[in-house]
Amino acid sequence: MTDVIKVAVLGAAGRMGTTVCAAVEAAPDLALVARVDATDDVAAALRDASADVVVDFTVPSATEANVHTALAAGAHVVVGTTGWTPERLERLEEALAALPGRGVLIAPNFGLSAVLAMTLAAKAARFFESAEVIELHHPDKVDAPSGTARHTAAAIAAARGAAGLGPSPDATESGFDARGADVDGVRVHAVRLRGLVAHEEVLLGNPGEQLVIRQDSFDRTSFMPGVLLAVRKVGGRPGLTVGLEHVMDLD
Ligand SMILES: NC(=O)c1ccc[n+]([C@@H]2O[C@H](COP(=O)([O-])OP(=O)(O)OC[C@H]3O[C@@H](n4cnc5c(N)ncnc54)[C@H](O)[C@@H]3O)[C@@H](O)[C@H]2O)c1
Ligand SMILES: O=C(O)C1=N[C@H](C(=O)O)CCC1
Repeated sequence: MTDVIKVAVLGAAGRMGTTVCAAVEAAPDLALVARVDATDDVAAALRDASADVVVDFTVPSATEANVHTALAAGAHVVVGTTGWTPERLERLEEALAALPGRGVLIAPNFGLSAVLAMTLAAKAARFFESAEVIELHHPDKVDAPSGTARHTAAAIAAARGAAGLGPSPDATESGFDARGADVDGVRVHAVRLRGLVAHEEVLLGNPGEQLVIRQDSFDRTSFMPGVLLAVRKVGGRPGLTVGLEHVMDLD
């Protein structure tokens, strides 16, 4: 990688893509070499751009193909798009095994407050009988529950499992629809409300006490320090990294 990191952005016309392009242009050590969106030929655009790092903020249905296209073009990849199922991650790890030195960093949330909230929730989870997650987003979001909430609930479930905790107590006999989605045994509730950007609350309960961990992204600029950190770090992390916490010295 040269001194200045050449960056191409996929989904450049979207809410996040627009903000990422502006952040890259404002960073002295980065150069924006391509803005690519749905009507472009992604493979041709990336071949022409010769980017060091490709950043993907597109849609869950397009992101997997985009990442493989970016790898074929010779770049490292930073991904913020949601929709990365275990099967998609497995296929990506297989592809990366054949590309030594190449890195992909996927983060469900680049907001520092969100990463810290997830990390704290996972640390606290083993001390509480009950755990539920509420995520709140703008109503233009196409997927639910959010990638962040899935990641949070999975981390809570893993911590509870490691501590030998069973399921959270729940006497519900009817109206299961009102109890939210089940992510690895943790209930996740999704709110969609005009005026919101991205917010999450983790509720942890014991007899006579509650811990609430809440984070709020009021503006998409909140994701930019995390995105730029990932762009700067991904070239030094061969293979697949899932979660920004791994480049924040939190693990
Ligand atoms: N990781 C994070 O911190 C974070 C933060 C915000 C949003 N997100 C996620 O990022 C994704 C994008 O969110 P958004 O609010 O910017 O959405 P958006 O709908 O505003 O933007 C998506 C853009 O991708 C473009 N696009 C669609 N298919 C494409 C393709 N094949 N190639 C190139 N571009 C394509 C669309 O035309 C659009 O401009 C979502 O999955 C969202 O959940 C993640
Ligand atoms: O606006 C969105 O869409 C967001 N998506 C991510 C998610 O699903 O967790 C991160 C927060 C914003």
